[in-house]
Amino acid sequence: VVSNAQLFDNLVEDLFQNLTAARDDLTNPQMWPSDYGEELLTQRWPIAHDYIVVGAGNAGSVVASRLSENPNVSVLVLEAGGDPPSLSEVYILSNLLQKTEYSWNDYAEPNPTSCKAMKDGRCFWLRGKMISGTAGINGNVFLVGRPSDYDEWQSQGNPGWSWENIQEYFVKATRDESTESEPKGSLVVNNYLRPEAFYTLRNLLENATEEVEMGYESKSLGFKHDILGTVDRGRRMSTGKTYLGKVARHRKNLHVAKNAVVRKILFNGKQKAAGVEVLLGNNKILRIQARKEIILSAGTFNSPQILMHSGIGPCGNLRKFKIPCIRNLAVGQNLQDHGMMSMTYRFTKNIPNLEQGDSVENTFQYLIYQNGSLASNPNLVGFINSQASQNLQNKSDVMIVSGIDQPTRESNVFEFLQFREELVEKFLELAENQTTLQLQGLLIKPKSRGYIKLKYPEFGKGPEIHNNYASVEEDRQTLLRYVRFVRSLEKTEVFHHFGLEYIRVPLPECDVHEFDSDDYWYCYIRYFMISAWHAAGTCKMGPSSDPSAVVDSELKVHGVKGLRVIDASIMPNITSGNTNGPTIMIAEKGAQMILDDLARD
Ligand SMILES: Cc1cc2nc3c(=O)[nH]c(=O)nc-3n(C[C@H](O)[C@H](O)[C@H](O)COP(=O)(O)OP(=O)(O)OC[C@H]3O[C@@H](n4cnc5c(N)ncnc54)[C@H](O)[C@@H]3O)c2cc1C
Repeated sequence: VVSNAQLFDNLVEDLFQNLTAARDDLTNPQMWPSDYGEELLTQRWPIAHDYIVVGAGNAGSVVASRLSENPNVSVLVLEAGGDPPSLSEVYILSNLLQKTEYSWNDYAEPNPTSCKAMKDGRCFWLRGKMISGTAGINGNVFLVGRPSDYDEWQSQGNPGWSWENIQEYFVKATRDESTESEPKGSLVVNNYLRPEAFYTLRNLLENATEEVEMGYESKSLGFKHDILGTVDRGRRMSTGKTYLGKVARHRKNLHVAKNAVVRKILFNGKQKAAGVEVLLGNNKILRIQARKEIILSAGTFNSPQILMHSGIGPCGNLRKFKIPCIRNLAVGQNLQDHGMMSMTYRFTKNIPNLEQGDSVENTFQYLIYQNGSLASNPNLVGFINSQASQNLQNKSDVMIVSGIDQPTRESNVFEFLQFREELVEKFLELAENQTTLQLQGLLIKPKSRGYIKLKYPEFGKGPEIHNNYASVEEDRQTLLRYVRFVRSLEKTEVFHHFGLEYIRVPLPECDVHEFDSDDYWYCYIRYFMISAWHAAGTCKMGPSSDPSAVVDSELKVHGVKGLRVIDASIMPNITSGNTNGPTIMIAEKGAQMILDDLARD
């Protein structure tokens, strides 16, 4: 007979077990591939696989999953990181992974036109270092871009990349063709769960923009649009999970080595990429052969670095490090990012309710029901055309990511974005413990271009990065129009209703200009235009006649055999919106081209 006291103890025990099981499920190793690293170490030279994929990030996970659908080829994936931690799953908290073992963290050179508000005036570049790559740390926003983005790619000498051609790969990505015995990779996209404050924010911005008669862009753009995310009930759905993890333990021909840092590509003479040199577990260097091809999917900063360390890049820069130059290509040039610029307000009246329960309640909701504030995305994405107040389809030039927040010393947007300490202090003081509204403006089609080059002779310490945001006058003018748009909202009834006051942090260099003059804002742009972390373009796709091209339209590196780059770095021009979705499309198309070549052989 169970006494009442025991009954209660049993209930508590049950609860405890359920919570523990739900927590363990967040980091369940079965979601990820097993580690092939140990086994690689026991193998004798020559170790060989048909395809070597460098990087199990957003693109690499798709490529490896698709290639290994063919049981007749062997695929080896080499990933510098390990499995994602549970923090990566709770995507709303994953920004806490910056500057940990799960991220690559690089700082750009100080730049006269941007990032002056950052520590040491250096733009900060964050990427994921784990299975899933940056898709394990990003905001999960899923956007496709505009048809004209891809038509532009095609018109630059890249047949097969027009909108008409590439759409099928977005469609293919979303088709789950798994059977019970044979899982297949696919993209998982859903609506975000939204907290109460999101609806306040949406109404606020919709009404304010209507008051100033700012046109919305069609139904896929504009503040009325509720974007999709690579999420499922508050859990992250990265390609590392839904393409690679899902299939890896079912396929004998697919192996993934973790904590495996590829340092360079090895060539057979000057013509054929024959293998890679990899540092395994920090102390073992292995050489692994690729019988068919090597696919670089190490991302916009690391793919070009690996190429340069292997002798493919601007010969002048390589010679400086005594690296024999195999091919003189514009590797590392054409660095692009939307960049973003914050403007922050504080609510002084009718302050939105951000009450979200305490952390115990939130954690319980998240673990047991997969809802609540830890499962919800409070940010709103909108697009405007800063040049016109008309409803101009596909003509927006600024993307606005907005959020309502209660800044604290421990957690505030200035700190997260790594602004200088004195600015963080001033921001907190001026916010006066009030709820704030942040409006981050991103340039949809930035004209400025940066570059990276080698800084050290060996892979691992990071490249020399030059962001060059807002170095082109056209970008500065668009940013100024964005500022004017935001300032125009201050006159609306909606902004008055909430008593929204602009938080103006002191900037001695800018404060010599009259506040709100063009000169003041141009100076402000130099301080607050910072990375949006949508890096693209450093291994540009283009014909061999284009001196700035690194890969051809089949993503093969010009002038050598057996080597492709498949990741965000191949974009000739950045797409109009976040880059994760377009990178998945690139990976789907790239994998198909490899399989088509194989079928022809
Ligand atoms: C904080 C943040 C938020 C973002 N939010 C969004 C968003 O909401 N929506 C969106 O669309 N985009 C977003 N992005 C951008 C988007 O995530 C990237 O464009 C996309 O992930 C790029 O994919 P990739 O395959 O090119 O590179 P990655 O996903 O970075 O993959 C590269 C992989 O290669 C591995 N690697 C690197 N070097 C080596 C080596 N030498 N040897 C072995 N492995 C190596 C890395 O560890 C990594 O796993 C965000 C980015 C950041 C940083």
